[in-house]
Amino acid sequence: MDAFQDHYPDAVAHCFGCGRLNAHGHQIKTVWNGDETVTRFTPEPYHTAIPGFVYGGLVASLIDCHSTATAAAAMYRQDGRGLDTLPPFRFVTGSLHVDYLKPTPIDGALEIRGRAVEIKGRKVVVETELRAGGVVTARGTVVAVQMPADFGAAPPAPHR
Ligand SMILES: CCCCCCCC/C=C\CCCCCCCC(=O)SCCNC(=O)CCNC(=O)[C@H](O)C(C)(C)COP(=O)(O)OP(=O)(O)OC[C@H]1O[C@@H](n2cnc3c(N)ncnc32)[C@H](O)[C@@H]1OP(=O)(O)O
Repeated sequence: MDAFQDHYPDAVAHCFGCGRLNAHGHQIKTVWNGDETVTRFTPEPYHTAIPGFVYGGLVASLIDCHSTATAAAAMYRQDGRGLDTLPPFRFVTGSLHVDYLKPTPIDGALEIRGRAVEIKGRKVVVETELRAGGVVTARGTVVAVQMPADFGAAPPAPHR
């Protein structure tokens, strides 16, 4: 199944967390699973905080990009539209809140699940949980806001 991020136009596919065109990024892939969205990501040894556990910034980054993708997908679904139809829904992070409930073990795949809990105007609130070995280790709330037309106007050349 195509991931949401596979439908991002090239111009917005350079994000460190989710851009498929960023060779140095996480390149997360998010899909629907019923009313939830799911991303799986396996950390590398260099994603360490203290030995054996994942750096919290990575956890936040995964929650962030999983949630902005969820916001876009939820808007398309609410409108009954496919991901490639116009006008496009493009979301950036207005607010990112993360609660670190337990240390996240680094040795294995992480599962990130999200749900759009509020859609209002240009804003989508997404609640997301991150699990390691089936245990919820972090919980996030993201306010995703549709990109204004002038967002990133005249950007510098993207990283390759
Ligand atoms: C599924 C398929 C999709 C296919 C195609 C899609 C294309 C994909 C597009 C892109 C993907 C790639 C990108 C991923 C991104 C990854 C995550 C990042 O790293 S993003 C970078 C970090 N974030 C910023 O740099 C934002 C900087 N901030 C801003 O530009 C503005 O502050 C912005 C846009 C966030 C809001 O500004 P305003 O003027 O446009 O909007 P106002 O009117 O203030 O707010 C609208 C609503 O949002 C709430 N809101 C705004 N900011 C909030 C905040 N910080 N906390 C809580 N609520 C907030 C407001 O209260 C308001 O809600 P009320 O209508 O009143 O209910």
